[in-house]
Amino acid sequence: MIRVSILGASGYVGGELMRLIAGHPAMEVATAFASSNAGQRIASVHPHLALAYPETAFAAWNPALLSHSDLILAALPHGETQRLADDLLSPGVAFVDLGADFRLSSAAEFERWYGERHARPDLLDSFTYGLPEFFRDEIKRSKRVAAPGCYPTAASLALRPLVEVGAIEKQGIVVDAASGVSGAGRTSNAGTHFCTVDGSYRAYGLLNHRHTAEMELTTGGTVLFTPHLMAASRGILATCYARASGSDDPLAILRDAYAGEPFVHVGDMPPETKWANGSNAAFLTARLDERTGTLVTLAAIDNLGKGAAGQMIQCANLMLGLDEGASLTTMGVYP
Ligand SMILES: NC(=O)C1=CN([C@@H]2O[C@H](COP(=O)(O)OP(=O)(O)OC[C@H]3O[C@@H](n4cnc5c(N)ncnc54)[C@H](OP(=O)(O)O)[C@@H]3O)[C@@H](O)[C@H]2O)C=CC1
Ligand SMILES: CC(=O)N[C@@H](CCC(=O)OP(=O)(O)O)C(=O)O
Repeated sequence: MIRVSILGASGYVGGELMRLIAGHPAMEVATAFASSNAGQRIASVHPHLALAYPETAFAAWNPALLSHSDLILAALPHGETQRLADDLLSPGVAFVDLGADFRLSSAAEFERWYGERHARPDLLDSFTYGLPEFFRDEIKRSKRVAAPGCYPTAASLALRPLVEVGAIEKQGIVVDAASGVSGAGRTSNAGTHFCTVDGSYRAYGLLNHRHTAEMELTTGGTVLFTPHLMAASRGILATCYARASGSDDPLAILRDAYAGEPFVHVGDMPPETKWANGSNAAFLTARLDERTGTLVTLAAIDNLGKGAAGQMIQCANLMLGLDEGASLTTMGVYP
């Protein structure tokens, strides 16, 4: 069995990682690290995992415990993996990071969007961007993967094939995306309080949300991104608009691009977030509006699935030469 250490195991992504690993035929949890929850029983923080982890407790950070690992998965707040890099990046041990620390191509880009200096620019080049649909071969060859989070995954899946064939103009792409509240993590604040979110719908991060950088990276263009918070626990729906370059049928382009992809479904119907909940699936559609010369392309994913833990496991499966879909499902829990 592949022994997996998880950093940030007490968070929402950490819980989803532990759920997926409990059902994985070739992986088991070696150490589940937490911060304020260190010492607590896993089942007390993640009661839905009580049958899978009845006795184990979260460990406090101790790099010596990593010596029991074949794979390290980090789901920590941004900035933490840079700080811990020397302990986390031992040669020979596969490492998948979900924070943004190693996703961008340069320290300058990181500083621009995250407003802080990058502590380990020397390591940026050693990471592969963990979106298997576009970088599968590189991920297979890599020991270090920086997996994209929820908004960039949804937008990139919807847009990149259309950019690649020249069906849309790269400049001035618009992405409107809505996220379930779990996208903000487990620690609640006034902005994610039930009374704030319930029955409401709001935009945030106007003009400067940090995920813009990754959308520009994967499309090679300029992107105006506006995230929204929807009153649901899970899910991301990205609705993306771009000027059409010609009269190509975007649905045919997406179908062609994702033919054979195990986790991407391209269909006629406008996708709903609920279709993807609990799964690693992405549901896409697209239209050309000849009247306005605009192409609209949509993707729905589970922010904790294909947008986080599912993506990390898919990458780890590839890195370790396992079945890419091991422990992952293509079917959402519905309704
Ligand atoms: N939620 C989502 O949908 C997505 C999240 N992400 C990214 O994944 C990461 C984790 O997100 P999420 O699970 O939602 O966050 P949570 O807030 O739910 O969990 C954060 C985790 O990190 C631990 N932690 C907090 N501070 C520290 C620290 N200083 N050192 C070590 N551990 C620490 C927490 O431990 P404890 O609780 O014990 O204090 C907890 O286990 C973030 O970078 C987030 O941006 C990416 C894609 C989607
Ligand atoms: C609803 C909500 O607050 N979502 C978070 C996105 C979380 C995430 O995916 O973060 P990374 O991909 O950067 O790790 C946000 O907008 O910041």
